[in-house]
Amino acid sequence: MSAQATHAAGQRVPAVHATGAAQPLRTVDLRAQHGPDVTLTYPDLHLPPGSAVAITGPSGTGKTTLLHLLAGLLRPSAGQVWYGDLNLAGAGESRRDAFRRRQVGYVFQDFHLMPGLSALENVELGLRVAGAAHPRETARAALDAVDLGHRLRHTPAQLSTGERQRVALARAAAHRPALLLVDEPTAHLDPDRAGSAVELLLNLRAALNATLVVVTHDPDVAARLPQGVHLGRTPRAAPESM
Ligand SMILES: Nc1ncnc2c1ncn2[C@@H]1O[C@H](COP(=O)(O)OP(=O)(O)OP(=O)(O)O)[C@@H](O)[C@H]1O
Repeated sequence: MSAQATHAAGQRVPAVHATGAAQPLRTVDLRAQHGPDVTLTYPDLHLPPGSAVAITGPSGTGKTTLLHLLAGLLRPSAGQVWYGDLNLAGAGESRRDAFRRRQVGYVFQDFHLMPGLSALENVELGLRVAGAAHPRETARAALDAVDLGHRLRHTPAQLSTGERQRVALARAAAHRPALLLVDEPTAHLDPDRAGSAVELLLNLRAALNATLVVVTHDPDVAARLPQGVHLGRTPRAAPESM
């Protein structure tokens, strides 16, 4: 797949704390097991810091599971996930927790916002979990960066779908993660809003110099990212240019 987008780096993503130099993300012979019947196997990935890749493939081929593996939310049944010299598959729970809190920004397909909290409180909560020094101010700046400075006090139910997604993105990006993992960013959006959502993702990735991994069914989204990995039913297709 080819990249057509050139990205202007957004300047407004706030600094939280230094997390060290970004590291490459690699997988080796990765497999995941869901119960006795589902074994998912993956092509090896090698994502240098700042790279951006679309994960595509038919339903059920393991795209969301791959994001969970890369985030350290799920342990593989075999193989390794390396972030620099940290092997997530072999790391203890506290090390994986620290990795997730500091290095990972994850945007769930259904956003997973707390319904009783305002936009500001949702982002602030994420920053508190990440151990940020000035969570209120940083959350405000992160919401400004996604053009939601005028919706700080709204709860998720009072926001449009696109706005909810931008709150989720602000929450994922506010602590300046090295990895931005995004599940189906355009699933709930019309084509115009889908284009804006991808633009925002690319701008955030450039501003953070983060590695961006996007799971998508949408060929237009995949075409906007510089690299692509297509997951097929067995045998798996080899990744392009990796
Ligand atoms: N927690 C789980 N328990 C049991 N099976 C699971 C679990 N999570 C996923 N699976 C199964 O693993 C396979 C891959 O699921 P996954 O959600 O990763 O695929 P996907 O490619 O993201 O699918 P979709 O495009 O439909 O979202 C599916 O067969 C799914 O039913």
